[in-house]
Amino acid sequence: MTARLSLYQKAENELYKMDSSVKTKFYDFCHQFRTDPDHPSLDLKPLKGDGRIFRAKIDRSYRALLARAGVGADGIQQWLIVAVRHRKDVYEELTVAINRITGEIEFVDLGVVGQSVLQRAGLQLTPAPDEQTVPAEPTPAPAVTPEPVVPAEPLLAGCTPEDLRRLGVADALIDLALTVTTDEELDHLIAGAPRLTAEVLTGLGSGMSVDEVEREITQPASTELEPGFEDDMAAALTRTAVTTVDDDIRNVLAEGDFRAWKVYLHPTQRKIVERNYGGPARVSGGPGTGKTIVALHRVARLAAALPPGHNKPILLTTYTKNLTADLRSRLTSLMDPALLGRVDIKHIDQLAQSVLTENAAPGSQRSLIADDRALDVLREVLFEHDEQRWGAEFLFDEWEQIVLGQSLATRQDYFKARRAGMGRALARPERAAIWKLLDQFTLRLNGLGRETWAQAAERAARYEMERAHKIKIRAEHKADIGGGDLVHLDDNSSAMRYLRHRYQHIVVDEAQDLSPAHWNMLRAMVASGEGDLFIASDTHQRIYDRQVTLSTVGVHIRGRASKLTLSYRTTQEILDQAAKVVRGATYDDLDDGTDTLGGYHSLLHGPTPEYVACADWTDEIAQLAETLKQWRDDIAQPAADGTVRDPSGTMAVCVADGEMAGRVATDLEMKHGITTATLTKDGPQGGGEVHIGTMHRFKGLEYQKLAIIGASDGILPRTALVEQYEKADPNRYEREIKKSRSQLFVATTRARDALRISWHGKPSPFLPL
Ligand SMILES: Nc1ncnc2c1ncn2[C@@H]1O[C@H](COP(=O)(O)OP(=O)(O)OP(=O)(O)O)[C@@H](O)[C@H]1O
Repeated sequence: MTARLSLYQKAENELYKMDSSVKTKFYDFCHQFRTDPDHPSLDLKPLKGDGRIFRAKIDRSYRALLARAGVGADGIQQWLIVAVRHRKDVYEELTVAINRITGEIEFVDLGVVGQSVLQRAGLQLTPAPDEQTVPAEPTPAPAVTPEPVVPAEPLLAGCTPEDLRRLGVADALIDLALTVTTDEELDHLIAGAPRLTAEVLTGLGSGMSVDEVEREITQPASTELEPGFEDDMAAALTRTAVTTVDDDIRNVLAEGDFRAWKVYLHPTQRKIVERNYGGPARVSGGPGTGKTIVALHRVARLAAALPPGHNKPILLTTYTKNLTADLRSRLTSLMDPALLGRVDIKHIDQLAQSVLTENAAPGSQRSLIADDRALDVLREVLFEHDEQRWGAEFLFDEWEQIVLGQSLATRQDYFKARRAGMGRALARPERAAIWKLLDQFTLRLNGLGRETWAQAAERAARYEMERAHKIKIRAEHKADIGGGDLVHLDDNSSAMRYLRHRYQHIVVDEAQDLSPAHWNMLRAMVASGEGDLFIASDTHQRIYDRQVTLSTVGVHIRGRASKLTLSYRTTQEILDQAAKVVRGATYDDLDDGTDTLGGYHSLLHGPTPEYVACADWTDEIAQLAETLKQWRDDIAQPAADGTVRDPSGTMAVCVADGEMAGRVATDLEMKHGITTATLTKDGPQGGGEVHIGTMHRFKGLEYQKLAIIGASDGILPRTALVEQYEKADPNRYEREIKKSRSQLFVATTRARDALRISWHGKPSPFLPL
């Protein structure tokens, strides 16, 4: 090998879309270039404009544009392919530069900026001389009397060139950005711009102030750079998201878009993954900003830093079973199998169960009971005691949120407990009576050999906290005796001798749904200190009624919180609508602070979400079926290179409850011949092309096209459930409304490029109509 080749991310994305015959020639080109960049068949030549850009021939029609990126430590020259273009699209107005904020290599091609903006800025593109068979002649303008031109106000009139420079916009685009007068022109400019420029301009274009953009976008992406960094291409290459071109390039391109998240971390994401944290850290951000991706890369990084071994010192956990399966499959494609073996992947209840199994005396395991069944048991107890002061729902909530939520073991503890956010105050005699009733209730469950999930979590937490306590005592004792062996410690059983924290690192995804008991358990499973807990969460997506203040369960984040604001999943059009669903409500940051969607934006664009009012259920299903068929045809359209995509699993229908999911599936299959698969806790069941599920099941997932149906008033929120609280328990009422809003928010943000929401009767008050 005489040259090392890398591929710029934008160039790789362009290649994904090219005809397979061009891709094949590109593989051959790479092989030839790495062997001998000066081989005559490549015809490597510098282009006129920026002296650092060269062009080389891939075949008669296609050209690779390359930048020289210095010489590696091993003396091999390094080249970066910045673009692959048809020869008639190669112009001289190309630049490569090193961004003053991120230190990355950036490629700017004015050829993709858009004619109107270039004209206004007085710029004309110069075709590269070798590439034009016929000299490019300006097309004669039709002879019409020109309309008087009214100069339009530039879109970014409030910004100066110095502002844009400070925010990190590429120099070559600063003046052009300031001449843009319409959203279309701005979108065009953004589509061709390097990453930071695109984000900054999107932020400014969506109305953020210069200061907001600086705080939310520029600062998180900034890197410390040495003086003279502008000329050190070799160092800049190490900071740039590129793919090294080797013999695997064929597989790389075959994997297409699906590999992007594994390779290219956004600079803000990368920083969060790579930072060394002295204690618990948290990443927040709106849907689709890559929190899960960051969590997965964080696991991979922690695993790579472990000494060799066979145990599993890292735990990756989340709330639901189907998401756990999804995390496992994504981590499998990201990590080396040997390192993957060091990661324990379990959902939180599974983890609690394994603790209980380990601690249970033989035959004493209790089986789990669903909450609605447990509520029936509580109703029986209340009936038997002829108790009418409090309803079963209220007492069940009190038990889950306060008694189990705060791990209250005695009546005295309950007398002293804080009940913030629980609505009406309870005097001491009332608490005494409630404690007695709840005691009867848990005895009854116990007698049946049953326990709820929340109870199991709380019991598991207690076992783990006891274990952590023993570890602490032992460590203190060891310190007291000067670090010597503990042979003379009273309890020197083998269990005690090998007692240590279960994990070295714990990574939690969808952390907003965990209960205080879950947090107590996790906190006790890992020693406090460097890299102990890494948490990904978005409280706008909290869809189970769980509330926690992390600092009260020993998880202190202060100074280690970061935020992601760029959505990789959803278009700006969908995101605008989704944000309106949760607008006006206040969201916590898992602590005493608040979280907002400030700065949340997307560089992707697509159709505006569709809202469809229907006459009745039959009409709603019939219209849905039409849309699904249309979507199927759109997805299955052959691409430019003749490949045809299978629409299976790319479209989904989301509904409010399981019963409705069943009805939709039956109606689509029986009346409209559309095959379906139902989302269950074990993932999609049935091999049909359209996935159907409740809003809860869609958490963490994404689909190219998504329909939400039955979005009627009375269903979102469910009147039958919430109206009982409206007067009796206003706090609970507020919580239920917020939960319902979050469900719709989660559902709307699962769509990648098309979202359609329908209803019959009155529309849900949460819809931003
Ligand atoms: N750096 C990246 N490069 C390419 N794609 C990315 C990147 N980061 C995230 N994505 C893609 O964006 C989508 C959303 O990512 P992810 O699921 O991690 O977001 P999230 O913040 O966890 O979303 P949610 O909160 O809605 O579950 C995924 O398709 C993922 O592959």
